[in-house]
Amino acid sequence: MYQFNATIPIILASTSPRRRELLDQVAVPHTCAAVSIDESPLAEESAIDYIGRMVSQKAQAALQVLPNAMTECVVITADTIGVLPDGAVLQKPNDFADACAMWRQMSNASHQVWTAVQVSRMAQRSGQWQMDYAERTVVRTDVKFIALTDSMMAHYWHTGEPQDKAGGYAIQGLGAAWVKAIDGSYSNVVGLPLVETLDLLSQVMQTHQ
Ligand SMILES: Cc1cn([C@H]2C[C@H](O)[C@@H](COP(=O)(O)OP(=O)(O)OP(=O)(O)O)O2)c(=O)[nH]c1=O
Repeated sequence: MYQFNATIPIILASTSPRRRELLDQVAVPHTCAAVSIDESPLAEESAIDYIGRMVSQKAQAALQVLPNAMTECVVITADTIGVLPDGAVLQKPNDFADACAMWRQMSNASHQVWTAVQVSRMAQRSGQWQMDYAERTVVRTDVKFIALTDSMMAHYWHTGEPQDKAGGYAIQGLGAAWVKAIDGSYSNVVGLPLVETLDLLSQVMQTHQ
């Protein structure tokens, strides 16, 4: 088990209840701050460039919402995407047709789920929050789906679960019925790879002590 320096607050800059629950599961004390950024990919942007840019921009956005009452803290940001064998990125589906287009490519096949995590050391000087130091990683998990039928897709969409999930499914929810196998980190698929996040927290907390 890691032991964290309790004098430095940990802030999860995320609106995802899954990420909060995962940190709670391994007893990392933290508070949450909501950040909002434009998650549209740039033209010709690769999956790795996109996901790195997302966690970096979420950390920059967090600088604007950190509380004045503290002088230093550690901020966790994360972003999860699905990636098809041809490199195509699967985000949250826009609508049912978009979800079906993704699911047809995932049916009876394997895709990957990538989560990027950035842990940033922030300090407030002269009333301004600044990033002093950051470490980042990207974790990949292989996920194999069963063959999906049109009626399975229609039924799942109407449960409301796929709408806010990358790739349009939740392995921790009803979507588990579609997952034949995974190879790699389970928590990474849910939205925060715990082993790697604990490792980054440990590194960033030890630096600059
Ligand atoms: C593949 C998969 C994704 N997801 C979720 C994790 C993420 O919350 C979401 C991907 O969207 P993200 O943009 O990574 O995260 P978010 O918008 O939910 O939260 P924030 O940006 O504020 O941190 O998909 C699951 O919950 N289960 C799964 O099996």
